[in-house]
Amino acid sequence: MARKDDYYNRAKQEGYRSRAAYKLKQLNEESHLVERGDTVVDLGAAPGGWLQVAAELAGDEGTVVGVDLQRIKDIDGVETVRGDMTDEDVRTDLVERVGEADVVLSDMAPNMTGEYNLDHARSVHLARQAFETSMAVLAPGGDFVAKVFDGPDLADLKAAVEREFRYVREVRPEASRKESSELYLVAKRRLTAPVREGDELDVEIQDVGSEGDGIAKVEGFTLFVPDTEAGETVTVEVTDIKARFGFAERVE
Ligand SMILES: C[S@@+](CC[C@H](N)C(=O)[O-])C[C@H]1O[C@@H](n2cnc3c(N)ncnc32)[C@H](O)[C@@H]1O
Repeated sequence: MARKDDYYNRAKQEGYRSRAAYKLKQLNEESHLVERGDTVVDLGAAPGGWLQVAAELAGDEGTVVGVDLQRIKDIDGVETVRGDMTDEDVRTDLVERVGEADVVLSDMAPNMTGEYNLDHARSVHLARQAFETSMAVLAPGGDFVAKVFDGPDLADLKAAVEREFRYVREVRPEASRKESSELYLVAKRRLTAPVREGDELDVEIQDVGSEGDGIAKVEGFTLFVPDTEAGETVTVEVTDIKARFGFAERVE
C-alpha cells in the first residue's frame, strides 16, 4: 500500500492532475458512488483530478460537469464551468445546465488562514452550499459527498444532511494527509419520502396489510402503523423511513 506522501508521485506517474484523485477513488471503492452512465456534478473541481476519475467511472455514456473559481484545463468528455458556488446565479445556471444528477461531489476548500475556527467555519459554509446545490439537482436515490474540516459546526451540518438521505457517514480516506482535519460526509440515497423520522402528523388508516399493520398514505407514500384499524384517523410519529415505505407509531 502506498504511503500517504507517495500519492503526489503516483498522480504524476499515472497522469492525474492532483493527488486528490486517489481520495475520490478510495471514497468510491468504499461507498460505490459513480456508476457507468451517471451524471456527476463536481464542485471545487480544479485542477481536475476528481473530474478525471469521475469521467473514467461514468464512461462515455456518462456526463461529468465540474465547477471551480479557477479555470480548469480541458478534459475529454468533461464540461467545466468557472464560477463561485456561493453565488446563487451560478448555482441556478448549473441546475439548468445539468437537469438531474446521480451524484453531487464537493471537494471545495477555503483559502486556509491557519486559524482553525475560521477555516472550519468557512469549510462548513462551502459544504452547505454544496448540500443546497445537491438538493436542487440530485435525483431521488442519488448520492452526495462533501469535504469538510472537522470541528464544532460539523454536527449541525451532518444532522441537516441526515434528514435528506438514507444514511450519512464520515469518511477519512487514506489518501488524505495525516495531519489534515479534513473528512468527507458521504450521504447515500437521497430520500423521496414526504415525511422524515420524528415527524408527527395525523393520518387516516385506509386499509390493514397482510401483517396486520394499518396502512396510511401521505402524498402517495405508504406508512405502516401497527395497532390501528381501517377508517381511524390517528396521530402518529414517524419512526423509520425506507426507500418506498415507512413505519410510524401511534401517539396517544
Ligand atoms: C482541494 S481543491 C479541489 C481538488 C480537486 N478535487 C481535484 O481533484 O483536483 C479545492 C478547490 O475548491 C475551489 N473552491 C473554493 N471555494 C470555491 C467556491 N466558492 N466555488 C467554487 N470553487 C471553490 C478552489 O478554487 C479549489 O480549486
